[in-house]
Amino acid sequence: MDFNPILHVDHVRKSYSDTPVLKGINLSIFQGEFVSIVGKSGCGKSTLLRIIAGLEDINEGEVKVNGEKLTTINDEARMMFQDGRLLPWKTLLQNVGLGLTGDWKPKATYVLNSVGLKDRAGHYPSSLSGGQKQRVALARALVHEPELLLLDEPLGALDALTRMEMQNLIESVWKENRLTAILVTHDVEEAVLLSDRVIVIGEGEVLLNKKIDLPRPRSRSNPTFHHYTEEILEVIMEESCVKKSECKIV
Ligand SMILES: Nc1ncnc2c1ncn2[C@@H]1O[C@H](COP(=O)(O)OP(=O)(O)OP(=O)(O)O)[C@@H](O)[C@H]1O
Repeated sequence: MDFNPILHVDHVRKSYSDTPVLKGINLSIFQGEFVSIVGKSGCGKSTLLRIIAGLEDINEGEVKVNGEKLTTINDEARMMFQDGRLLPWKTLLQNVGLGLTGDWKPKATYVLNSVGLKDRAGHYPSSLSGGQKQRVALARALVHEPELLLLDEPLGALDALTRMEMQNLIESVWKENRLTAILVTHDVEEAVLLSDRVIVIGEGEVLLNKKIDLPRPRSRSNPTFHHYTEEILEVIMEESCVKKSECKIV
């Protein structure tokens, strides 16, 4: 990891109509980092990720990518969504190869193999399980060799075991490809398992920016792991409990 921020979010404010969602977010993300964004439902996590992807306008502040102000789609980034967003009329190979030009098939095949779907290239998305669909969605992001992988709750709809397999896969592709990754998740354990830093957002601001100082691969049964999840949950809970009438763990 070096010390040039690949991404700098500077005093970003965002409102929908007259309702403020982000009220001055400051964040630097460094090359090679894995950073998770957590917080209660509706706090603006996905909005922030879309802003980083260049898919959303902002009201104030700026986003810089490799020192350059972001004014349009972020070409350095690829996004993976919870629902995979595969095209049902295209084969898995064609889905992965979308947007590639020239002799795209060898590259798409290589990346599809790398996510464990070696013999499924000619199949259609309808024949896949939820976990397999997310493998294709991951391959579709990776094939473009992004500097920045943006993960918007990609494992939220998966069963617990498939989710653990996918967490391992995401960690290994992040490492092997030396990516910078930003993960939006509701799952604080998932955030601690995968991240170098966990950012808690609440009330439109960054409430906590926590470095996770644990060797990889991480074990959920490690007492320090538990300590981190407790500390992060406490910040999310406090914000919910103190400032809102209803207390909800996200
Ligand atoms: N396009 C939009 N138009 C109007 N309001 C929006 C729009 N997108 C998001 N919002 C509102 O902005 C707030 C933040 O939404 P966002 O999806 O970023 O939250 P989130 O933290 O990702 O939520 P969740 O964890 O439930 O997915 C919510 O109140 C939401 O209703």
